[in-house]
Amino acid sequence: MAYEKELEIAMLAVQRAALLTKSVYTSHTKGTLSKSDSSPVTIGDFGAQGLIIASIKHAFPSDEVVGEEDADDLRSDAQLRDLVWDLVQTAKLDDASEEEKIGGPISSVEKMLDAIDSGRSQGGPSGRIWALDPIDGTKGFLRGGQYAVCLALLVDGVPTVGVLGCPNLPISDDVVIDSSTGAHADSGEGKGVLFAAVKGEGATSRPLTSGALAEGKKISMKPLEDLTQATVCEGVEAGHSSHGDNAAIATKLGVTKPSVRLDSQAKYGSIARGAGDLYLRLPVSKAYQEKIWDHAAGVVIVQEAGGEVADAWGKPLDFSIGRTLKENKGVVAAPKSIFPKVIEVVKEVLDAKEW
Ligand SMILES: Nc1ncnc2c1ncn2[C@@H]1O[C@H](COP(=O)(O)OS(=O)(=O)O)[C@@H](OP(=O)(O)O)[C@H]1O
Ligand SMILES: [Mg+2]
Ligand SMILES: [Mg+2]
Ligand SMILES: [Mg+2]
Repeated sequence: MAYEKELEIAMLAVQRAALLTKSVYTSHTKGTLSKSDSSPVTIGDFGAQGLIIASIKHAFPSDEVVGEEDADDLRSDAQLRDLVWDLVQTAKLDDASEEEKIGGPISSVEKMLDAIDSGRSQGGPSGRIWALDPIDGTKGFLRGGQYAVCLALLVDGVPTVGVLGCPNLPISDDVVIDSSTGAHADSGEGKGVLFAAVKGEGATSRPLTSGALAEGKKISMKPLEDLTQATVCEGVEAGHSSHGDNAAIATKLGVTKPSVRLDSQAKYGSIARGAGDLYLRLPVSKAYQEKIWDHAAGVVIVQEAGGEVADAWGKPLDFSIGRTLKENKGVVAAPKSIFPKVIEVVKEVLDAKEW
């Protein structure tokens, strides 16, 4: 299989970082700060970024990383830095040989800060660049809702390996989501799922563990013949996508069920395994540029599960021009068979819109 080592390292790295995030969720201190764009960041985001970049640099020293966070706040706040350092030292896979594959523990605070700061790549069209979102859906994480640890390898600007760790999604791929509440039925199998895909090799899901990787199962999008029965997934935050436009599109498509609101790239994972059908992320403003780390992993997973992803105008997402998708506006994901119909309707709604 192509990119076998990259996939294994990415899955182990995400699994270890997911352990760290779970320990933050159950602890008293989340160390939440407000960033310059007034979005939240926690000690979990910093710690998970440090651990994942250390894993990548151990296995693939010359690869670059575009990571959401940097260590500036930790370098200027010793108390915050120590909280992150405590977390990073305790998050370990319980299988020693797997822990070894991702480099074992980080050996000093300085190395941790340097690892976090190694996510400053500007991205670009050539070579191997990882896109990392250590906690996607930080607002969901703080609410106890959905969030995802997201890692993708871009090869010459194309998402090629994608891994999503979703600690709060049910393990079962057959789980039913209640559209009106967004709640997942309890399948009895528990929570925590790891989605993964390699371009050209299909997509899988498996239980998120604290040690060796569980066995993966192939996943695919639900065959959807009747759009009236479709389930639309969208974000929770009205500031991140236009709920009004999403609803207008669903109505025009004849969708009858209420949409399901989930934070993070859990939306991509959910539609990839047939627990939903469409993902709509209509822009709220003309100015916002989507970040590559918010989409790269989810895109390859949906594509490999039989779906198509583009922006709201039907234009392919261009991951090759830097840290943002500046040539795109919004995101739409759907099964291939109905994708053209969905884009046609999205364009009608956008054309009628006054900004
Ligand atoms: N204005 C605007 N428009 C679109 N997207 C934005 C915007 N502002 C922030 N962000 C990014 O949204 C990321 C979270 O996306 P979600 O899908 O989880 O949003 S939602 O909370 O479910 O609505 C979130 O990722 P994290 O910061 O990793 O949580 C941000 O990168
Ligand atoms: Mg953020
Ligand atoms: Mg994000
Ligand atoms: Mg994030």
